[in-house]
Order: sequence, then C-alpha cells, then structure tokens
Amino acid sequence: MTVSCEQIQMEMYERGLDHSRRLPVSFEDWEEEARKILARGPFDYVFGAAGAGDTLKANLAAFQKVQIRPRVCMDISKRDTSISLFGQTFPYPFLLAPIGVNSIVHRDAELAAARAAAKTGVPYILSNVSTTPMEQVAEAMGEAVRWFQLYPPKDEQLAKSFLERAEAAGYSAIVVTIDSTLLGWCEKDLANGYLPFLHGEGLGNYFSDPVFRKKLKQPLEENKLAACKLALSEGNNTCFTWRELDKLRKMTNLPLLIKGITHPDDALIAIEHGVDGIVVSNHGGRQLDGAVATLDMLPAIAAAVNKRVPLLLDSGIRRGADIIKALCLGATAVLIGRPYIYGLAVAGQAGVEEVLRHFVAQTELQLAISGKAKVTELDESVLARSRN
Ligand SMILES: Cc1cc2nc3c(=O)[nH]c(=O)nc-3n(C[C@H](O)[C@H](O)[C@H](O)COP(=O)(O)O)c2cc1C
Ligand SMILES: CCCCCCC(=O)C(=O)O
Repeated sequence: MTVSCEQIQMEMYERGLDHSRRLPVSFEDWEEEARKILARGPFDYVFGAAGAGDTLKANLAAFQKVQIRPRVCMDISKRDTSISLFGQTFPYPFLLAPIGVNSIVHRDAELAAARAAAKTGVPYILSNVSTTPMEQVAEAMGEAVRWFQLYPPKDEQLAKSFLERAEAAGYSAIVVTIDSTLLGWCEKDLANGYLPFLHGEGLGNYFSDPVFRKKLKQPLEENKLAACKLALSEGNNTCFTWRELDKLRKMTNLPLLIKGITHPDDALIAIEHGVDGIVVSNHGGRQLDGAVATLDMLPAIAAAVNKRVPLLLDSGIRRGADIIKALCLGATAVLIGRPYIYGLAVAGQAGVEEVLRHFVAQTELQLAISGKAKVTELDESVLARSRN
C-alpha cells in the first residue's frame, strides 16, 4: 500500500523532534551534506557540469520560468499519481536516472540505490557504467522493475552481449544514451585530475563481460589500467549514427528508448528508426555547455511527437513542482538524477529512500493543491502563460 503525502509529512515532523534522527529536506541541504562528506574529486564529479555550467543553470531556470495556476475547491480527496509505460503501471511519474560509478559516493554503490528504488516502488535505470555488474543489481531487486541503460560501444558484439545479459537478468527496457560519445569538458574534473573510470570504478559490466575480456591483450588482473582505457575507448563511440541505432533496435525486442534528445527533428528521426520512447535530456548539463534547457524544448518536442511515443524528461528535476510542470508540458514521466546521488552519499540506501519519499509526497501534494486529482489530467491549461 502506498503512503499519502500527509502521512509522510507527519512522520517527518515527528522525527524532526528528535535531532539525532534528522535528515536533510531540501535539495540544497542534501547537496551541502554530501559536499561535507565526500572528498573533492567525487563531489565535484557529481556536482560539476560542462564548461561554465551555463546549461546546468539554464535547466534550473527553465523550471522557475514556468508557473502553476491552481484551481481551488476541487475534490482532491482521492489522488492518483500513477502512470502507464509500455504496458506497465508505475505508482509515481518518476524513475531513477541512470547514474554511473556510484561507488565513488558510497561503498554500497548501485546496490543501495537499486534496493531503495525497489522498496519505494520506483523503477530503477541501471547505468552501463555501474560499478556493480548488472546481474548483482538485478538479484538485489527481486521482482522490482529495472531498465538497463547502454552507452553503445564500438564493438557490436559487445553491445549484443550487454543487451543479452540485461534481458536475461530481467531488465524490462533499454535506454540508449546518445549524447555522450565524447566526454564533456568538465572543468572541475580536469582541474582535479579525476576521472573515476581510470581508477577502475564504474566498469563492473565491462569487467564481467566475456566479449570484453576476450578483447584484452593481457589478463585484467595484470594490467587493469589498459582494461580501463579500453572500456573508455569502447564508450567513446563517435561513429554511432542512426544506422547503428537500427542495428541495436534489431538486437532486442525489449522497449527501446533513446536518451539525450533536445531537438524536435531528432525526436522524429528517432521514431522513424523504431524507438519506443524518448528521454529529453542534456545529461544534466554535463555534455554540451551552452545547450538548451530540456524543459524549454519539451513543448516543441511534444508537439512534433504528437503522442506517438511517450516522452520522459530529465535535467533539473529537484522538487515535486518540477515534476508537475514537466507533465503539464507533455512528459509522461521524469528521471531523478543528482538528488538521489546526494541521498546515497549522505546515508546510503536510507538516504535514497528518504529522497524518494520526499518526491512521492511532494508530487502528490503539488498535484492536489494545483486542483487536480490525477497526474494524467495535467496539461498546459494548468500553467500560467508567462513562459520566457
Ligand atoms: C555523476 C553522474 C553520472 C551520470 N552517469 C550517467 C550514465 O552512466 N548514463 C547516463 O545515461 N546518464 C548519466 N548521467 C546523467 C543522468 O542520467 C541525468 O541525465 C542527469 O543526472 C539529469 O540531470 P540532473 O541530475 O541535473 O537532474 C549521469 C549524471 C551524473 C550527475
Ligand atoms: C563511456 C563512458 C562514459 C562515461 C560517462 C559517465 C556519465 O554519464 C557522466 O558522468 O555523466
């Protein structure tokens, strides 16, 4: 049974009476706690963005520009935050975004995030560059819903192997990320000289893959750095075009989403190439600095796509209000990124659970106070026309 926003709020007020049990509430406080706990390299890796960070800032500003126009005296006693995607019903309109290398923020890494997602009923998208191999994460999640994110490697046999392993381990959709065929210019990481993959972090799926291991000139244990560099070079797949997407499409019957779309024309091309869903994303401002904010592009993409496939959105989701705004502008669901990683850094699985409970409560509360009882009733009429 799901808990209501009132129950979650009451529990938080009561727990707050006991100072020793307090956890952060706002995104900014989780971030600040994580900053205190983590070493500079890992913190900057998560916090940082490409270049001057203009896109990261634009993502957040785009949400502030949109305002909700509430209606009052509506019957909001029975609230429904559930959505349907690919024939499945999910209790909330959000999923956990694929975020790699969780081991740099907490020793339990992806296992903690995945367990928290499973416990809360939120689908988990496991990153291709997780530290924990996908089979171990699947085992920790039992029957809970999980999707697998792929950075398409240059080697098609390796791509096939990743997809086959994901399907065998019960991942029920594939998210192909296409905005990161080169590493972004992340100034903090360059200044810190910190790229976790070169330390062997985030390569659990590669190191456990038989196709990848066969490609190594020396056994992994004898030359780990060479293996790390090979994995990175597989992921830096600048030859990936729509033709390669066609090949991936043929490799799996699972629903396939493309992540990293910000242009309506690319959304249409992706549909022509058989994708089942689109994630409107600029990678949280970590790739192209100066790129458009995702929320700003959502209406044009939604108009072009015209409900042929579901749209998901990420980059800048910090609170329940952001989720409501994205849904009003045409998203079926959103992905939560940095907020849950800060929860993981601060308190492991319990921290991710807490962050997710806040999103659960806020989504329901914001929905209700907007005057709507179901998230599926949200549309542009709920917003004030004061964008830009
Ligand atoms: C530390 C970090 C690692 C990430 N790793 C991946 C990844 O492995 N695969 C992927 O598709 N996106 C990755 N992303 C991008 C997220 O999936 C998502 O698009 C982004 O976090 C959304 O922006 P936000 O966190 O500002 O809301 C990563 C983001 C961060 C912050
Ligand atoms: C092929 C390796 C790409 C790693 C990018 C990790 C990531 O998505 C991020 O840090 O952002």
